[in-house]
Amino acid sequence: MSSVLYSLPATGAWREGDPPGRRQWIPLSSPLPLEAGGELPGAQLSYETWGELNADASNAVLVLHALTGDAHVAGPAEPGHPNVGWWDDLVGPGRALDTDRWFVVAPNALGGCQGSTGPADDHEDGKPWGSRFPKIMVRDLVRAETELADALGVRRWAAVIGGSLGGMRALEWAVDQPDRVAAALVLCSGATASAEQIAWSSAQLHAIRSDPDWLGGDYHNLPDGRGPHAGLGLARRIAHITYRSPTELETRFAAQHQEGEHPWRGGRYAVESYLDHHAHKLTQRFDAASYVVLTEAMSAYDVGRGRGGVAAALHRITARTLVGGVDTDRLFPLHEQRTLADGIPGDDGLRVITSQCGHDGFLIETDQVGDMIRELLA
Ligand SMILES: CC(=O)SCCNC(=O)CCNC(=O)[C@H](O)C(C)(C)COP(=O)(O)OP(=O)(O)OC[C@H]1O[C@@H](n2cnc3c(N)ncnc32)[C@H](O)[C@@H]1OP(=O)(O)O
Ligand SMILES: N[C@@H](CCO)C(=O)O
Repeated sequence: MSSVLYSLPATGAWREGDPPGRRQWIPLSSPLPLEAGGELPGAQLSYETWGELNADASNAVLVLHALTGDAHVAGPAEPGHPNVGWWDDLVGPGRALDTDRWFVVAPNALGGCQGSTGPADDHEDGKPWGSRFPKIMVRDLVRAETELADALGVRRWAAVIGGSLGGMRALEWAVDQPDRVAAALVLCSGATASAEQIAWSSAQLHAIRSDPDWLGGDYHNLPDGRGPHAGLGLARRIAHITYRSPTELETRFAAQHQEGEHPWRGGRYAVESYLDHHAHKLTQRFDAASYVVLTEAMSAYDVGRGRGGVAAALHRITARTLVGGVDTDRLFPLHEQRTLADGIPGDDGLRVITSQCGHDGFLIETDQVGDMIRELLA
């Protein structure tokens, strides 16, 4: 098989009427003012929690997901959650985020597609936001999460933890609201988006927008499960290469042919088949317009914007902060975490994850991430 078939539905977004799973919701301020100008009316944030908030609300830990993650950090696959939690090994009794002690909170990012308001959701006129969804920035995601903290009665997080897009949000929390963050773990992120990251993202955005079913972002009500699946799949292929290391790809796949196929006769290399698989899986669980909105937010990220630059921004941090990077991350290379750790007041917080898995190492090397979390919360 040399082609990949995409199946229904037109968007991988969670929709009203789908099983809620463990999700809960809060309404956000309406309208929610946005950093880039404009506002978002009628929005809500979905989230999940584990453990119990203690009497003085001092045991709450905020966990923030990466680009295509969601609030389902832990727990089984079930109706409403097609996958097991993305850090399932780390959350639960006796685990690094020990739920006998900590109250763990995980929101789905604003603009996402798993319960928080995003382009696939209906606007006040009953039609999907689509292309009308406003430009949102990482700081807007954190503004929404601040409302979640207020709603839950959490004045100060015992820790804020996240990787990649989640790391940008953890950093923003620590810089913007130092009095509300006791400790932070920033994984596989940087102080600003790099040219390399923007370039890879740009190619992905072109892939999505070149799909004839993108329709300027207004595809959500197309019939027969149509949608920009091919474009989103191509974006995921590009992204997934950047999420892994050349050594890992070589070790796992080299130039092997996919079993039963021959590249000279219309078949695929094994690594092509692997990318096809990840592309297909993403189209089943993610909305292309959310992918665009959140990717653009990452490309616009600059912790120093409006704060006198990166150095001045990092100096605001009072939280005990660890900065984790993966030694083979080619998308957010280790020197970016070195810069962050050097700029954050306090002892050297750089911690290195050893892994062949590149940027995705923070999702895969859960033993090493667990050690960092234990150190942070000790
Ligand atoms: C686990 C989830 O998907 S959670 C859902 C929420 N998602 C997120 O939070 C996003 C973060 N998660 C991710 O990006 C990814 O899922 C990761 C990083 C965790 C995956 O990393 P890994 O565990 O190393 O998986 P890996 O990249 O090796 O891929 C394994 C898959 O490739 C498939 N595969 C491997 N080789 C091939 C091949 N030659 N051809 C086709 N498929 C292949 C495997 O069968 C496996 O399929 P499955 O995941 O459907 O069981
Ligand atoms: N593979 C992860 C990492 C992105 O930084 C994701 O899809 O969210």
